[in-house]
Amino acid sequence: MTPTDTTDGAATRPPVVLSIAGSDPSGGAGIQADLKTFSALGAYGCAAITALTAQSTRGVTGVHVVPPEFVTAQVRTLVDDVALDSVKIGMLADAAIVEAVGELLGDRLGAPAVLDPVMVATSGDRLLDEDAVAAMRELVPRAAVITPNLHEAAVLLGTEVAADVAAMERQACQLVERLGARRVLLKGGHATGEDAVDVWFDGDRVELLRAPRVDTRNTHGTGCTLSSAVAALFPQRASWLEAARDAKDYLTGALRAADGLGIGAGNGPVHHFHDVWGRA
Ligand SMILES: Nc1ncnc2c1ncn2[C@@H]1O[C@H](COP(=O)(O)OP(=O)(O)OP(=O)(O)O)[C@@H](O)[C@H]1O
Ligand SMILES: Cc1ncc(CO)c(N)n1
Repeated sequence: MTPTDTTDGAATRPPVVLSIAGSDPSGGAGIQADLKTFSALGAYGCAAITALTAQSTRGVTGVHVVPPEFVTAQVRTLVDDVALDSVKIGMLADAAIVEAVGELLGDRLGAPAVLDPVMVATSGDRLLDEDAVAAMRELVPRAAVITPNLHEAAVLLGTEVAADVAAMERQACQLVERLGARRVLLKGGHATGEDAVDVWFDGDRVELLRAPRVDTRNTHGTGCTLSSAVAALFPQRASWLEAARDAKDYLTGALRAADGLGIGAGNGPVHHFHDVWGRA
């Protein structure tokens, strides 16, 4: 599998994709992972930063949040000049930024958004204030796709974490029916089992996206990578489901490519380059 072929890469305008997310200096997650993913998948990446984290593969030691009006200013200045093809939304840090991004989605962006409702890092550190969950529920219907992990889906629904794929399917449906999500890619990375199974529901059909579980602790940035890959691929594919399938394939390759990389002493990062296609 390869990204969309172009006969003359230099002369063809690539899809322009914006990430609205936090910075991870370790390069495994956040804006840094998003931009690497966009480039590897043939998109042109833009980025508006919501928060700086002091973070490594071992965890998060600090968060410095950008004022919400400056998040808005970054995005407005960009979209007044550059036409976007899609948007990925990651760490939003607090309720005021969630609300500011909701307003931007309402009328300013002119492109569909993939919302990764980031709440907690791989290391267990909080990346969204607890009192921002209600605002996040309001943001859900404004995104074209949401990509919660098992914990985020349970928090959004106010229920238990899904214990098996059947429960994931039920929760994906509830996210559409109760919270008004338009499409859901519910990630099963934190489940157990031979395969890493994600559940897709678009209000019409349930599909299981399945890949062999990679035996690794280098899972830092898997969620950021998957949502960014969906945003980068949607303009290059015939449907959201096709973009999601190929994004999962890319992510699995990036996980395999991280094997033996030796970056950091904690949960190491996934690795991005064009060649990870086909490794899944
Ligand atoms: N060990 C693994 N092997 C294969 N795929 C995995 C593995 N761990 C996670 N995934 C996949 O990675 C993607 C991200 O899932 P996950 O549930 O880990 O998201 P997340 O918790 O948001 O990620 P992050 O840890 O970056 O915050 C999903 O497609 C999931 O199936
Ligand atoms: C900045 C940032 N965004 C998202 C995640 C989720 O993994 C993270 N660890 N850091």
